[in-house]
Amino acid sequence: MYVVVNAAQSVDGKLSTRRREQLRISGEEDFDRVDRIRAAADAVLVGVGTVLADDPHLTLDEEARRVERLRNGRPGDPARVVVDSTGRTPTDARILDDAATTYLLVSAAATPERREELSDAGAEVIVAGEERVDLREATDALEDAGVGRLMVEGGGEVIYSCFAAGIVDELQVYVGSLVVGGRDAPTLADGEGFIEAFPRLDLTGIERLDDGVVLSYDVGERS
Ligand SMILES: NC(=O)C1=CN([C@@H]2O[C@H](COP(=O)(O)OP(=O)(O)OC[C@H]3O[C@@H](n4cnc5c(N)ncnc54)[C@H](O)[C@@H]3O)[C@@H](O)[C@H]2O)C=CC1
Ligand SMILES: Nc1nc(O)c(N)c(N[C@@H]2O[C@H](COP(=O)(O)O)[C@@H](O)[C@H]2O)n1
Repeated sequence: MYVVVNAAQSVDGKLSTRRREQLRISGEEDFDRVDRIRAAADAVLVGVGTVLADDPHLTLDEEARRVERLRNGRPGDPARVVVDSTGRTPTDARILDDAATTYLLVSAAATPERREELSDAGAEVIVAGEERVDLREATDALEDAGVGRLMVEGGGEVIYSCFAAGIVDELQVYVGSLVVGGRDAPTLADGEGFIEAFPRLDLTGIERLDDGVVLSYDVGERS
């Protein structure tokens, strides 16, 4: 499976405010770029923290759906995926509507009753891991379900875990021209943080979009 992480951050590395409210960092040109990455993916993944904060839909806008998906011979929207150990995704979340398939990656910590409720709400529930979701096992299961290219949209906890699991091939970061600040505001990579063997990146592109810049990287070995 090929995994591309995309996120928008302030110049000080924040994905949103300390209140974890959705923050518009990208401009129109960047949202078009995000749509193109979504369109090229078989599935778009976020953490349950993002679902609870933003209630995202994770579908394509009409233009991207028409141009990109049909061009790739794959009409419709990519599947949606939530990393959600205990199954906290609300059953009325927008991500569980019938616009596209939605996989909920839970761990053994999600009770059978909760798994059934989520399944009744339309989710394809995949169990991987004991406490937290085991991302390697979960992405293997997604690959078995036909996901060859996965886009990870955040948030900071899940992006860190994807790097820690060694499953990221490519990173694209839009750096918007604003400062958010706040020691408790989510950043591009939260979690425990690395203290050795840091993921090393090869800078492959710099592009000015709107009033910000897109930085593109291939992900190398940890060292
Ligand atoms: N600017 C941007 O591009 C984006 C911003 N955001 C923002 O990020 C914030 C949400 O980010 P976070 O709070 O970091 O939540 P998150 O979306 O990264 O979800 C983290 C949660 O997922 C669950 N989880 C289960 N297994 C896990 C594992 N193996 N690794 C990590 N998490 C696991 C845990 O409950 C954990 O608390 C919101 O404020 C949202 O607006 C989110 C996506 C993109
Ligand atoms: N690329 C990007 N730029 C921003 O400024 C953002 N705030 C985000 N947030 C992400 O987009 C999701 C919303 O998706 P829908 O519009 O509901 O499809 C949100 O949940 C974050 O993952 N991204």
